[in-house]
Amino acid sequence: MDKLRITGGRQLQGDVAVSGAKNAALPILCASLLTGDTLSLSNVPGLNDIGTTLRLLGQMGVQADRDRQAGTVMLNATGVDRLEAPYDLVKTMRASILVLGPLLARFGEARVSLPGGCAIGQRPVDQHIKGLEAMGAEISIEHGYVVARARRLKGASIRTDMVTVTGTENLMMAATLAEGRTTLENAAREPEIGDLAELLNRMGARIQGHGTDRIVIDGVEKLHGAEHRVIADRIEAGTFLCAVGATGGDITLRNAAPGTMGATLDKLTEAGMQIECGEDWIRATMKQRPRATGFRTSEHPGFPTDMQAQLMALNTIADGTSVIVENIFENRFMHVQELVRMGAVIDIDGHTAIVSGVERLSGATVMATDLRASASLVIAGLAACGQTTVERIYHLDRGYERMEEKLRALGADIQRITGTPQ
Ligand SMILES: CC(=O)N[C@H]1[C@@H](OP(=O)(O)OP(=O)(O)OC[C@H]2O[C@@H](n3ccc(=O)[nH]c3=O)[C@H](O)[C@@H]2O)O[C@H](CO)[C@@H](O)[C@@H]1O
Ligand SMILES: C=C(OP(=O)(O)O)C(=O)O
Repeated sequence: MDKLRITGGRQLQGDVAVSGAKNAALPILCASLLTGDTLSLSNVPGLNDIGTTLRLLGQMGVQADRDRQAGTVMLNATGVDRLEAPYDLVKTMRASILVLGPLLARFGEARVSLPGGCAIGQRPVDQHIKGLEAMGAEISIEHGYVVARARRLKGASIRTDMVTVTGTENLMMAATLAEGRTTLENAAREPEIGDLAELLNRMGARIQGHGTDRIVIDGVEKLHGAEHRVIADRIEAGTFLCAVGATGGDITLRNAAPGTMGATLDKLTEAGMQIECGEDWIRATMKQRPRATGFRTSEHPGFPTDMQAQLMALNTIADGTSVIVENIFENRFMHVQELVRMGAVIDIDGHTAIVSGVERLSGATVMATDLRASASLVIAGLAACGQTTVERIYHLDRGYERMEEKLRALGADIQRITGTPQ
């Protein structure tokens, strides 16, 4: 398995391009199942999760033509002949559940493996099921699979018990081909949902209210092909900002979407970063030791749970004590014990972490346990004195495109050590 070897202590300087958003691209690829026409996508990030999704769609019969270098993918779902997402793919990527709504809406049938628990929490999909049942689907759980059938889905008024991002996306996609009007109350407002809704509307769907907590979808008989550019990854961008916050320096992010990053930019400003933004760029200058900056994760537009570990890494070397509350996932502090191995001082009480900033971390061998935990360890390694080895970086490759190359271009001393494949 690959590892990253980092020698800390170098400031970051220069320009870096932000990739397309993983969490927008994944539902958008699944939306190809809604039509027999071609979808033509650009700014698709070069990530392992994209490869997994294309394999998943491919084994259903979707034709995909990907140019990884150019970041383009053409998809055509005319020849779909297998309405199933098997466990061996779903277990590596929970977002596979996003094929459920589109398959059911277009083909009246779907068999999708239940994802199971993962490092950050249980992550059930009961709200996806509840919403589809409200639209008239008959759903049973058989041998670890969600088995769903519906002649034609019917519009319904659905209020999810909690705000769920992929739940909102699955139901929104299903509703585009349902008979009549669907109203999603308590809908998620993440920018990736807006991006998906824009693509669907370009395909002929009639969706309004995306970006608010009430989305209204008037079902249509058929969707058609479209072209779409995936929005910039606000989490990748935020990760680079935390990195420069920890090392000091001056970087400019290109192809970014600062308009989607309000809570992250506010917190980094509070930490002492000078931030300037244009429509699609962010310049970040850090000239001081970070100030401790507490926060609570919440649904958009609140502070994103996907940035919690990275901002915690910054707080480990901040001046002062910060209180960090994780409100979305019950087990998203797996990075804490690894940060502590590097000299961080962190106490956990339930879903609260109290971080007492230290002057300096010291490099160590650490283990990545999930995607954003991995990113936090890279940030810690960049700021630490001496050498850090981050093991099990397959998590990182799920969600960051060429992270070490991008950081090296900013002056970091970071190398990938290629291991034997598992
Ligand atoms: C591919 C993708 O976009 N992943 C993102 C998505 O994950 P994902 O869509 O899986 O996360 P959700 O928004 O659904 O989860 C929010 C909370 O609701 C709970 N829940 C959710 C659905 C359900 O049916 N029942 C239930 O109890 C979850 O366990 C969690 O505690 O949003 C998360 C929260 O911003 C992000 O961390 C992930 O990066
Ligand atoms: C948790 C994440 O992703 P996923 O939902 O794909 O596991 C993430 O992007 O941080």
